[in-house]
Amino acid sequence: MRFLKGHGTENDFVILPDPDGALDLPPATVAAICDRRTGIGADGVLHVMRTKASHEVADQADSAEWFMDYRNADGSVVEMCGNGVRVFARYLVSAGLASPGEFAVATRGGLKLVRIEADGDVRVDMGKPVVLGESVTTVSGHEFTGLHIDMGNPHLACAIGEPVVQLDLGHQPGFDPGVFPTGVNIELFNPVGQRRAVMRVFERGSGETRSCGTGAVATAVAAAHLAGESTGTWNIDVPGGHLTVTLEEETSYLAGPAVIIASGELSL
Ligand SMILES: N[C@@H](CCC[C@H](N)C(=O)O)C(=O)O
Repeated sequence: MRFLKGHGTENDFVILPDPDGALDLPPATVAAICDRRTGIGADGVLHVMRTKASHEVADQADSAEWFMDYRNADGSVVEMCGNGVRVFARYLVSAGLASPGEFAVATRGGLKLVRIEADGDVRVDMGKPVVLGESVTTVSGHEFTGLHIDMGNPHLACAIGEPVVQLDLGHQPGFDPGVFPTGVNIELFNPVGQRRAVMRVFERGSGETRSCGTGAVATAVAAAHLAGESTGTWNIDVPGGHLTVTLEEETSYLAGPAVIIASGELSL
């Protein structure tokens, strides 16, 4: 099976081109591919299918030729991945499957408009974040309160007093399963300076990752909320680099680098 490897601010993905949706991808297979010792190693899999080859997103087939079937490293099936869709767009354009310029990608979280920018970054219209209230996480015995934000997938974004670099994110942080019955992506951030935040994330289904696009937007929303703002451009520093989030009244945009670094043959 042909595969490619790519990343967006070190949130890394194995890309599996499968236009007709012929591949069987049970969770154990995805987990084996993502294993960093015995597999290729990745935070998740971008399964590239023609939208019309999938029953799941049939309603998007008239608007988007390609469907990003995203899987977490543990094999779980996911609605949306912000960095993933940017790497997905980079792959489609570099493979000649989409023209540079703006085009739509189908996801379980709805249609996403992507664009390769003049500076080479990939930007995606992430839609309107939905703030659903407050909730609490526990990390190493410390409780942090944050905002529950729906980005198509669930997030809890918490501003914290101690430097995020000092946190131990080697274990699953605690969360309220009554609020997050399917799990949650947990962002911990320090607001630093004017519309800037330093963020770390513990992703549902993948553990700590070096970046998370949906999480960066959730962090920008929570940081803006703290600052008494609802619009503006936020710089989000993650362990793997730097993302830019623009909040508008009716939508949000995520921009940053997205690269393909390797390709090869994978035997399952
Ligand atoms: N890294 C992604 C988010 C991937 C999905 C997430 N782990 C979930 O389960 O919702 C991003 O860049 O948004």
